[in-house]
Amino acid sequence: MKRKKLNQQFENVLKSARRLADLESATAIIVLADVAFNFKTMKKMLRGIRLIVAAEEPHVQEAVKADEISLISLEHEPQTRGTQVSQMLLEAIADELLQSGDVVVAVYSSYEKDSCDTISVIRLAEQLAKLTSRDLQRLETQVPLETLRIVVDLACEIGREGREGKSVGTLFVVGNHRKVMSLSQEQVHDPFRGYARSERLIRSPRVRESIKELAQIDGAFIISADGVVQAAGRHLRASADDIVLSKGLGSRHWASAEISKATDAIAVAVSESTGTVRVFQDGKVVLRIEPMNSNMKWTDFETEPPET
Ligand SMILES: Nc1ncnc2c1ncn2[C@@H]1O[C@H](COP(=O)(O)OP(=O)(O)OP(=O)(O)O)[C@@H](O)[C@H]1O
Repeated sequence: MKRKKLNQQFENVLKSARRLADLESATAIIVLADVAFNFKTMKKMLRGIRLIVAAEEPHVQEAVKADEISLISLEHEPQTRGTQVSQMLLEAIADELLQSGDVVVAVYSSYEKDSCDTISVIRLAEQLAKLTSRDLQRLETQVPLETLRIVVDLACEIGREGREGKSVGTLFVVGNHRKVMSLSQEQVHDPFRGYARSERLIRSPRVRESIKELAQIDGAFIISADGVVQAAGRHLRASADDIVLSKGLGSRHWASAEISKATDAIAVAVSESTGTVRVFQDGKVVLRIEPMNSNMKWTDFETEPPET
């Protein structure tokens, strides 16, 4: 199998990562590889610490397996680097390659195509929830962070808990609600119709409880940027070109991608089959959250990370 040689810069980055891992008592170095490198050489360079490689491309995954290195297979879907990094950490925990109390050194590429140029020290316990929060903060959207957080929390709870022992999938479309309403139609009788604004505020725990109860109905919840349920049970009929989604995602996820491409809204889909929550913006998955056992603890980031 053809391999890309590690260039001098990459070797220097790996050596620095190795030193950093010692200083931080990290349990592993996790490399996000876009290219089939010689992973055996990489392992030799990092001797004394566990190497884990995360890869999205099937041929890179094959190379990692052939070199007998622990592999995290990432979903093949268009997503930001930040989303990929949080995804690889969550999957490493899910596969029991890492534990939530571990410190890891992550190596990935922010700028270079055939190399790695970025090192992060990540304390998993503190960072997992923050990564999610930060990713939400980074979405350049008119939708206030507070509204997004409430919807994402609610979506995660629905994905995790389901209803009466049954898994439940649902869809929220947040922001740009007039346009979203014009690109959708009533699919089932709207249970929120006729209620006063104060009875439709997602800030209210009672309203969130009703949403959980109603999540099983067909169609989408339409939420305005200020956090008011505008309608439920809407069938979205936006269409958009150039959407690429991973295999296995069906009509709910396509509808989410399309409405987020056709409008400035953010779509938040909960998969009925897996409980996974995906956040869509401009036709792409910008955040993916696997169902976890506990609630997320939101923490504000005071500094903005560099753009990826
Ligand atoms: N255009 C749409 N607008 C609103 N809701 C939709 C739309 N298309 C599908 N849905 C909702 O998605 C539900 C399930 O669709 P499907 O199983 O094809 O989705 P999926 O993407 O595979 O998601 P899941 O992982 O939850 O099965 C439908 O019952 C419906 O409630």
